Amino acid sequence: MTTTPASAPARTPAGTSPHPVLTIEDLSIDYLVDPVVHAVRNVTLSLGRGEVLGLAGESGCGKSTLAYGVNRLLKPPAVITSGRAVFHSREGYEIDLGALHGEDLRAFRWDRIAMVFQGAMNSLNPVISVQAQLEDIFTTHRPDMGRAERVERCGELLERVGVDRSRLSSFAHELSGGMRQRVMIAMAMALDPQVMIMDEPTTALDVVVQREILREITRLRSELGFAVIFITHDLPLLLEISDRIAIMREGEVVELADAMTLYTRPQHEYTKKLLGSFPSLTGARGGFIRSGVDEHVLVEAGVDEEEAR
Ligand SMILES: Nc1ncnc2c1ncn2[C@@H]1O[C@H](COP(=O)(O)OP(=O)(O)OP(=O)(O)O)[C@@H](O)[C@H]1O
Repeated sequence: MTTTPASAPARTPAGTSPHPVLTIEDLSIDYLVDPVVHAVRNVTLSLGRGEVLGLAGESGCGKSTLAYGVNRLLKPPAVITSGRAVFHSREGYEIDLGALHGEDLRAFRWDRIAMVFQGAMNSLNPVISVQAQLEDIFTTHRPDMGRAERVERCGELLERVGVDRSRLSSFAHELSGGMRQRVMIAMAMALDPQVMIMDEPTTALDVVVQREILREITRLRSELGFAVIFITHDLPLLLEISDRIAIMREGEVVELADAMTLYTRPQHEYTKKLLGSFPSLTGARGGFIRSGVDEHVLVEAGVDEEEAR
């Protein structure tokens, strides 16, 4: 895997974005079991418009709970014990996600913030064609759209994610895992959301397919301008695709920095440990240096190449 850290589009203090599309303020989430699990603890971060924010940390550190909390998808015994998430619209108004209910919340989820889950490819309905599932989104959320336009949009969506539109008539079992995941991404993009939350969207796929899909996501992000919160325990992958990376540990964000800074100048012991757990990043003459960053980049970042190795 080639690993080249993305460069952050704007240089601002690590926790903030000049033009946020989403801000998370002091968010805490508990699971009310015995003993209580403090899954997310006082998390504050913002997602810039069009930014890819990586969220990394070992299994159980609270990444999914945070994502579910932001998108109001938590179920008991989970409770939000403090804080809030605020969406900033293109038009300049703010929506407190905690204040949305019922139909407003459902509409918001597809329209503004879409989510692609871990293993989402298995959540396609097996007895309905891809076209029917895509059309369903438009029928529900864009009731004024005529049938011809709906069908055209479905074809466009598939092509956008690199699937031939002839696949519209396919059923889930007729598609490869990679194709199914692409269809799920197409569904998430259907209503042109401004934020995509992707929770391990490619983990179940083989490395080659994973890379293709990631390339597709970054291309689409540049084309369409949505922001992405990308969740994974795969730090090398995040270094490659993210503008900034937040490191979570035991429910807290312990470090948040742009990708290059996080790689070259990790501050927190846990980040260093995490970086150290990927031999391709830190091993002798690691793949990272070989394949991605040339010396100039390291020099610009103020890093001794030997030190980086
Ligand atoms: N329904 C639940 N009831 C009780 N505890 C839960 C529940 N769901 C998650 N937890 C706990 O909350 C903590 C955070 O879990 P979460 O799934 O958010 O972590 P994660 O970082 O996304 O992990 P993974 O990478 O394995 O998906 C863990 O300690 C987990 O055991």
